[in-house]
Amino acid sequence: MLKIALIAHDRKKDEMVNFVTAYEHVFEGHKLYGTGTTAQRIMDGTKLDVHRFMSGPLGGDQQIGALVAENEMDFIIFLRDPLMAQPHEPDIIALLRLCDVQGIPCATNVATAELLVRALDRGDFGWRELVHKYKPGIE
Ligand SMILES: O=C(CO)COP(=O)(O)O
Repeated sequence: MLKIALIAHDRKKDEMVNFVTAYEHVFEGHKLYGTGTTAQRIMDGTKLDVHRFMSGPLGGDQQIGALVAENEMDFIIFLRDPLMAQPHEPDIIALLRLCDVQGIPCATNVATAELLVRALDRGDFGWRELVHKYKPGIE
């Protein structure tokens, strides 16, 4: 069971809910986290349970970033809106930077997300189980 973060900007939320619905059978085997509004939308639209952090502009990206910094988060789907400025742009950049620091798979569009979720379903994320096995973690 991996830890997966799901984040979507407002104009990408419908796409996120549709995507998670399509792959609900894959996501249900994992522990899900999300920024406040995205997590709520996914819970309203599916049977999945998603741990809700703060909304993105209020610090949710940073809360998820903290788990990435600890090498606790295994996979991130972050459907950013590339055509609209966000008040918390520095938080968004910081989260993506931390994914690169730790080498965490992070999909920022649904085409990449689909490839990675299919890889997850095939068992290609087994190396993350090893990371957790050899690293004392937090719950
Ligand atoms: O702003 C976000 C990510 O940067 C998403 O936050 P919400 O899911 O609360 O809308």
